[in-house]
This record gives sequence, C-alpha cells and structure tokens, in this order.
Amino acid sequence: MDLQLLVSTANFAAIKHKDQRRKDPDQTPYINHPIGVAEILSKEGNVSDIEVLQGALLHDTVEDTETTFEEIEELFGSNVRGIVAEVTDDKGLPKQERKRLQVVNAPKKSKKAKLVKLADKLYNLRDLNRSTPSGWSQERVEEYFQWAANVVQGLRGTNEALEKELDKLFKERNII
Ligand SMILES: Nc1nc2c(ncn2[C@@H]2O[C@H](COP(=O)(O)OP(=O)(O)O)[C@@H](OP(=O)(O)OP(=O)(O)O)[C@H]2O)c(=O)[nH]1
Ligand SMILES: [Mn+2]
Repeated sequence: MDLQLLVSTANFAAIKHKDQRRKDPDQTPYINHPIGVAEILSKEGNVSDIEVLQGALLHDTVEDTETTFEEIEELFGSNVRGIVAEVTDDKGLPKQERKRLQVVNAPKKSKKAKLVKLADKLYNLRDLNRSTPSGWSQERVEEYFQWAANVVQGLRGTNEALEKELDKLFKERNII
C-alpha cells in the first residue's frame, strides 16, 4: 500500500513537471530533480518516512507548475500538503526577498520539511558542480553556494549524513 502510494506520488509529479526542463545545457527533464531529492533522502539520509519521501517528490510542484495545495491535500492528505507548503517559496515576492526568507525561516521549519530542504540543497549544489546552468556566471554559482550555506546553517541538527555531505561541498569551496 505504501509502495503503491509512493509510485502514484512519483507519477503525479512526473505528469506535473512533464513540460519542464532543468537549466543545464542538456535541458535534463525537471523530474530528475525531485526523484533525485527523494533518492538522497532514502539512500543517503536513511529516511523511510513515506510522507517525507512524498514531500520530496512533490516539493517543486506548487512552486513551479500549475499544481495547487488543494489538489495535493485531496490526493495525498493534509500532512503531505503541509510539508510541501513549508518548502514552497512565494513566487509573488521579489527574488531577493524569497532568498532572504529561506535563510530566516529555515530554523522554524518542521523536521520533515528540514529534511526535504537539506536534500534539495544537496542535489542542487551537486548539480552545480556537475554542470553550470545556461547563462550563469561562475560568480553566480559562488553566490548560490554561499546563500545555500546560510540556509543550511538554519537546518542543522536534522540529519547527520546529509549535513556531512553538504559540508564536504562547502569545504571544497572554502565556505566553511
Ligand atoms: N543547480 C541547478 N539548479 C537548477 C537547474 N535547473 C533548475 N534549477 C533550479 O533552479 C533553482 C536555483 O536557481 P535560482 O536562480 O537561485 O532560483 P530561481 O529558479 O527560483 O530563480 C533551484 O530551485 P529549487 O529546487 O526550488 O531550490 P532553491 O534553490 O530555490 O532552494 C533549482 O532546482 C540546474 O540545472 N542546476
Ligand atoms: Mn527543488
């Protein structure tokens, strides 16, 4: 039953993200990201809480597609909706403000939302090491690393393995 639910959640995310691509020069399908975030949690973070894994699969659906929180609640329940809501930026705000709020609000998030955020940052930072998004300067990449380190600072004490992997990346860039 749980397995079926997890597969349905992945399928829902795949349908929602179907026309979206990552910003890398290869234009990788966007769904690779939420699936990769869920895999980081399961494999590296040893997380088996299905709500967290569902939250990871769905974490960018409301922010980046036409998906509504109501839709997520109807299909997956209020707990999963809550996790997704906690990790969804308000796209109505200016970008700088959104970025600032992530840093300020990170420590206030629930443990489940913190897990999704840690894995999201880990995936995106590894992705930046793998390839530079189209149009990004090296300075912009450095700024993203610096900002991500500030967000992660507010998420600490949540999952040792994931925090250790993030620290490796920050050390390579001389951030910590
Ligand atoms: N590293 C990388 N990121 C890519 C790529 N394609 C899309 N992204 C997404 O871009 C976002 C980071 O880029 P920014 O310019 O800082 O943010 P913006 O898209 O909101 O404007 C991340 O969003 P997010 O997952 O919502 O996380 P967050 O950074 O907003 O916390 C990330 O998933 C790619 O090829 N490489
Ligand atoms: Mn994401």
